[in-house]
Amino acid sequence: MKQQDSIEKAGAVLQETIMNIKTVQACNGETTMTPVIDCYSSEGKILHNPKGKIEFQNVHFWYPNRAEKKILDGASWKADSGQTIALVGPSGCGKSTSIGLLTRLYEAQKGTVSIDDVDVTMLNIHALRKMVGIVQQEPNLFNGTIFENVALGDVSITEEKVIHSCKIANADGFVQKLANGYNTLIGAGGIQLSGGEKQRIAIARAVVHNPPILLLDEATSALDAESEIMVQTALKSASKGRTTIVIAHRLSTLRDVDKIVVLKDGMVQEMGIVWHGSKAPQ
Ligand SMILES: Nc1ncnc2c1ncn2[C@@H]1O[C@H](COP(=O)(O)OP(=O)(O)OP(=O)(O)O)[C@@H](O)[C@H]1O
Repeated sequence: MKQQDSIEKAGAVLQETIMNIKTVQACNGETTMTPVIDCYSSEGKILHNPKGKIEFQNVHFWYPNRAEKKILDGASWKADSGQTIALVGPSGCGKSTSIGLLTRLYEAQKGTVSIDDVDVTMLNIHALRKMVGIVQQEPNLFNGTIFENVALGDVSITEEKVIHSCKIANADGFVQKLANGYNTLIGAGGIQLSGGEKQRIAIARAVVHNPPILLLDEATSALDAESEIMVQTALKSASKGRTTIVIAHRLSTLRDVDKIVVLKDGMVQEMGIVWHGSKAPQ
């Protein structure tokens, strides 16, 4: 695969991502444009050596095309650096929207969303997105090699880094067994791979920049039980040393979290610390 092809494909994926940011499907089926955030802006603060502490303080948010419905209505919660937090609550309570606010797909009308005590709206958007690795239900893979799908055309990503992140994602084993290893073409949408393999490539992509924050939005929801176990193992190692926000419906996904935040009616209804030890915390 020529480098030019690789860059073009990565460009197509980036373009699609930018369109996802700019275009929002309204719930009434119409497509509306959100206020556009310039993804290439050099403005804003860059955090050096970010720790990944996350805090939502009295956050109010509604979609401008649906102002009558407050999605978040004074939500406050925080995740300390390195903690794993589960965001749970009924369908439509604003879990994915919260992730969108953290990555600045949207901006809160009131209240603050911060990373390391800096309001995300003050951060350089490009640096912010690099601080956050995201794994979603449907991995967004393209018809390129495994290497290209993990590195996404970033020339600073070496083969060594790709292999390292595939090891973290429990993917190196199956990749090494493919005829052309990391140079294997995976077909449109990763059609040559199983659901669990695709998701492990998506995890490798999410950690390749070694981000301090990992967001898992229904990352195992579409998998069968066997693949789920393998992907869970991958996610556990990927979340080591990172602040991780998990959105999931399955209880099995919540086993390893440190704290559960329950969202309802736009607010945090309950918050619980999960105790993993043999002795109750004092
Ligand atoms: N772009 C949008 N414009 C208008 N309303 C939206 C938009 N995106 C989401 N919504 C609405 O905002 C509410 C919260 O959506 P969100 O996806 O954050 O919920 P969720 O808790 O993640 O739900 P689920 O568990 O079903 O994934 C829903 O009522 C949804 O219909």
